[in-house]
Amino acid sequence: MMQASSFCVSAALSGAAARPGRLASRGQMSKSKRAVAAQPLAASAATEVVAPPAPIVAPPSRPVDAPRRRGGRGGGGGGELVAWKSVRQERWEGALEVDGELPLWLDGTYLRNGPGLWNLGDYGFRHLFDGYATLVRVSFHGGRAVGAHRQIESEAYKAARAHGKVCYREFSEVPKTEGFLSYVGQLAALFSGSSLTDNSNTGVVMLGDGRVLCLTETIKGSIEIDPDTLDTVGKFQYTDKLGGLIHSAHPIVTDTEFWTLIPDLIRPGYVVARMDAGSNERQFVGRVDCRGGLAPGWVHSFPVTEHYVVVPEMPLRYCAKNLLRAEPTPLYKFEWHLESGSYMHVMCKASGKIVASVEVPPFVTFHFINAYEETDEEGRVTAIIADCCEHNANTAILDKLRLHNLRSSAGQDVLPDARVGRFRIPLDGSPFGELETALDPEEHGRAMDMCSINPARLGKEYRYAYACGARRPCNFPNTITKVDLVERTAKNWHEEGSVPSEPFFVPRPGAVEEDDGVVISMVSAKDGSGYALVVDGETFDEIARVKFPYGLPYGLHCCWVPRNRNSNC
Ligand SMILES: CC1=C(/C=C/C(C)=C/C=C/C(C)=C/C=C/C=C(C)/C=C/C=O)C(C)(C)CCC1
Ligand SMILES: [Fe+2]
Repeated sequence: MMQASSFCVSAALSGAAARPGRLASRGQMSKSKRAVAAQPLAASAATEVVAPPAPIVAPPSRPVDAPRRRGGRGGGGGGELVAWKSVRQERWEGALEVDGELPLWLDGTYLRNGPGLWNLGDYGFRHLFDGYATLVRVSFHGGRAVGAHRQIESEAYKAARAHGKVCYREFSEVPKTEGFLSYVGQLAALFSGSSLTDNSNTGVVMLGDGRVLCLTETIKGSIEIDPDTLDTVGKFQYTDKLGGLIHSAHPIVTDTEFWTLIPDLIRPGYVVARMDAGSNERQFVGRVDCRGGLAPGWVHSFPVTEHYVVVPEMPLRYCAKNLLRAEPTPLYKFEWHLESGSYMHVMCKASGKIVASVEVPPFVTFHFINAYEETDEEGRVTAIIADCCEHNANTAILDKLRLHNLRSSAGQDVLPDARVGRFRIPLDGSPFGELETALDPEEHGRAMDMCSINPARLGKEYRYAYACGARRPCNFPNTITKVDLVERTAKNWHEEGSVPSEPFFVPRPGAVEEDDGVVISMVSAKDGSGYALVVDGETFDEIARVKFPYGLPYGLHCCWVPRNRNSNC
């Protein structure tokens, strides 16, 4: 059982009122509007502005340290890794100590989403993906940084807090009361969507109109948040009639549009839809019918090129039976159907027509990195190149991400291998596509996931990808890596015992070179501290650490919100 001894966690548990804490000596509040400028910095390690009802989180087994100025190289050190522990912050904001020099052009908010809360009272969740959505932000301005941390107020989270139990179907958790419902009742609740979670713990994106959305696999789990206060603004209502219960957790978002995939579980296939910036109405673009299996393959993400949408169909397929089960199966809501084949489909963005549908070698991927069009000397598009973090057609990673495994197998080399998988999808009517390894996986320690690129290269030929890799032995990706897809090499950052999350590339305004910018990753350090790491996008040298006064739980995906995000609306 975990123990609360720090203000950080104990205040959150007891609902203590806000009280001022120590300010980091070198940190100062930014003057930007998103730094909650008017408020004096109530910068305690855990300022619970809104007192919570009955605590739902078991305190960590070892204290998460109270603020410290010199606790190791990150803030709040002196304990043990916090990555896989619940750190509940209903509302925290404070100035952060900066070690190193932040570029003055870095002016905006780095925002990370993820499942940072895995306990309800004494009950501990099983899987990394089950945790309640947790936002952490660092706002940069004038070489200084302010941090904030907050839970997303989804219906699932509010109900769990009110009732002290899981009330909606999460990734591996199912409400216990459902056992009392008849099979037909459960089926109805599932297919009406009423029993599905809206716990938007996966992605976070800024739409072209400046609104910021948190996302997960359920459509109802699209939640708008305020990147300044981290307030939950409310459910993002799609005003169209496209329906569907689940979608790709990673839409493709640009300044002008939003592309999404909606799997059809009844008539196996995918609907491709787009939405204009400023609108809530998705428009049907086209449909892909699955070529194999009784259900569509899982589409956690998908890539686009300038003119095409690429729809992957992998043999890890949704399974209606598993969606209904009370206890998790080895592959959770999915099943592996090697015999059903693996396919890549290409749809023209303008017409919605399928221009290629090829069979490819088996693959397992959650995250596509990018895609682009290959052209011949006359400029005709001959093929689509699509890159992804590919798990060697092995689903074992899903099991490795059980919290028990993450907490118990540190130091053992149990992380399954992954690589940059490069698909070549010919557009000449050939029935087969290729899947190759883009660079020697040893370059990045045979791990590869949680990727980002320079957003200016989206859908275009590109050279660099940033991702989490590994320094073996390890049970989870423990490096950040910069992959050069032309030289087929990688540069790696690593600190023993630390868990970095998705490295996110922020381009320097006015940059010409693809890697001119910085890469930001949140690190949960071995000594229990937490910090945002800022590295140079080109050299991959560390520039600065921005230290939180307490340890941070692991998080998944992030986005960048420039300071003037609403200026052109
Ligand atoms: C799939 C259904 C559901 C929920 C699914 C959820 C919440 C999926 C989340 C998936 C994530 C976060 C995948 C991330 C992968 C990261 C990897 C492989 C990292 C590796 C190492 O770095 C329900 C909503 C429960 C029900 C409908 C179906
Ligand atoms: Fe993801």
